Amino acid sequence: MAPIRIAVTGAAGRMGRALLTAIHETDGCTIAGALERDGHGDIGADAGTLAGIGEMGVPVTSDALEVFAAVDAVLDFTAPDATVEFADLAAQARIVHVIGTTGFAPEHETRLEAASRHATLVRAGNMSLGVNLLTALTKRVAQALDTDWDIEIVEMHHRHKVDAPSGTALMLGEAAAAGRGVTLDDVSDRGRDGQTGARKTGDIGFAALRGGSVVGEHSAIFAAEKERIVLTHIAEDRSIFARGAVKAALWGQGKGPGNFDMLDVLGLSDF
Ligand SMILES: NC(=O)C1=CN([C@@H]2O[C@H](COP(=O)(O)OP(=O)(O)OC[C@H]3O[C@@H](n4cnc5c(N)ncnc54)[C@H](OP(=O)(O)O)[C@@H]3O)[C@@H](O)[C@H]2O)C=CC1
Ligand SMILES: O=C(O)C1=N[C@H](C(=O)O)C[C@H](O)C1
Repeated sequence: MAPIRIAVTGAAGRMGRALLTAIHETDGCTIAGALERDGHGDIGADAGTLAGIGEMGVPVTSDALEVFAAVDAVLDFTAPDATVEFADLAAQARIVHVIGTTGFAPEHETRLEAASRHATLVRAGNMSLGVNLLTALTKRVAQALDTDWDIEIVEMHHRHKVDAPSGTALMLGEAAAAGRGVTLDDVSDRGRDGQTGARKTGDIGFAALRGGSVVGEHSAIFAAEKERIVLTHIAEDRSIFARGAVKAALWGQGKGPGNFDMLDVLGLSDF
């Protein structure tokens, strides 16, 4: 069978390079395109050389239209404004668009929903197996406990991260809210500062730490009188996200248009 042709957007970024490596290391797929925006210093560079895996004969280009027309799937870990444009191209080309980008606003969500009528979108704020299992566990624990247990989501990332709370923290918050049978927007408490007043029963709190080179650490904390449950995931290397994204690209082949997530890919939807 011919290998699945996969392109990477933001190819020179932290995740872009990890994604190129993961495609190269996975049987049944091949690096078929690498994108950066016009004027980027790495346009014309070889994608394999950029990722440190040896020359692949695939130059980095800014011609997204041409790349999307020539591949079966695109792995996209860039920024919300870029991702919605890429989703439109994926819809035109009717291909699989694996979206790892985080920090979307409601207007981005509307654009992605529209694109999913023609593209196969697989989206998750975290593509690692460990975090997706953690979200399933968080939902189950929240389901089992009442509001005597306060829920807090704490995350830490490297100093370059531009959005907060992280996409993963929001996934965990959504899972906890779903477990409790409430809507996250109604109970979410972000960014406490100053005279906040006492914690409201039933709230789900978020705290974001930034510093150094931390790849990603997340805890869902359930705190009651005199006891606490802490569910934690520690990402040690970006390859865990990249491997999940490649798995999603392969899983999405032949699925048809729609909105999917990593729980679908990993078969954890009913866990
Ligand atoms: N879901 C998951 O499992 C994970 C998600 N992420 C998410 O992935 C995203 C990227 O993270 P990371 O790799 O660390 O970030 P980087 O800044 O290292 O890389 C982002 C890349 O995207 C490019 N880019 C940004 N904006 C645009 C645009 N408008 N058009 C074209 N290219 C653009 C950047 O180019 P330029 O330098 O020119 O801006 C850069 O090459 C973040 O949203 C992050 O939260 C990260 C890890 C795991
Ligand atoms: O920006 C990052 O680095 C990461 N972003 C994702 C998020 O927002 O949760 C996933 C991972 O934690 C790394």
